Amino acid sequence: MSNYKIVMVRHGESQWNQKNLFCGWYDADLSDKGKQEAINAGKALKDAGYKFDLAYTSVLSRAQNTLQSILEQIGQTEIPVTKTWRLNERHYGGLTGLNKAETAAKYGEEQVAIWRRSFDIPPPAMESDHPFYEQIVKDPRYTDGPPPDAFPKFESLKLTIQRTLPFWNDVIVPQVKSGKSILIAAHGNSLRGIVKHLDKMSDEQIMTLNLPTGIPFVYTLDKNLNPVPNGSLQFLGDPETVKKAMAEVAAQGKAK
Ligand SMILES: O=C(O)[C@H](O)COP(=O)(O)O
Repeated sequence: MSNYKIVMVRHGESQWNQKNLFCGWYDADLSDKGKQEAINAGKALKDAGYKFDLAYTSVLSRAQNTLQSILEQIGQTEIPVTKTWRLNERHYGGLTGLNKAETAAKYGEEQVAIWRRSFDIPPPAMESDHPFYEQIVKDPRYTDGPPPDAFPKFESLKLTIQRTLPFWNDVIVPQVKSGKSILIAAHGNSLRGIVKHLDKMSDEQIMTLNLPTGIPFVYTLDKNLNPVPNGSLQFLGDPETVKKAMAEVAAQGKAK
């Protein structure tokens, strides 16, 4: 029995990443830089010889457009793509649309770090008078879920994992185990949830993980879907570039 490989990638920089705004379930598209990151991700996967049988993404444009660019670069635009809200970015609640640096200046960098990276402390709720509440809650892309009575107003990473992991376990895992080559194009925090699960990271350890935009990473898993030695978070990019990009994500929460 050979090992399984699965490729994951956070979407390219979004227009709200570029403006340093909390984005969550707001449907921001890719910035020009993000579009190029997506193309570069596809080229890196092509150069590394990757081919996929199935792809999974969220219902948000930034992830879907990243996936589309990758599939175009590797010449696989015909493979089945499954789009699910369960791979969405974490819902940033009442922080949605706020500038991260300004929020850090107002509430303190520690509080913003808790909201962004803690395991079970959620951001404030998105109430019905929030500027983006109607646009998000009534978006037809959520017709298939989550159910209206369970539509999130905020998500901690724990709550994000609670809706992402069932999809991972029930839909993706059986395909991996059947030998399918899979690509997931999703978001910083839905992917942090999958990484936490695969690497059995503690609630403290996951606080330190910041995923860069647009750089694919590979997991090599054994028959029980545990990462093999050195099989976790293998980025398709030079280590210095990856390290710098991770630091830039972390720094978004610093007060200017
Ligand atoms: O939703 C957002 O704001 C970003 O895509 C992820 O934000 P974070 O890196 O602050 O969690």
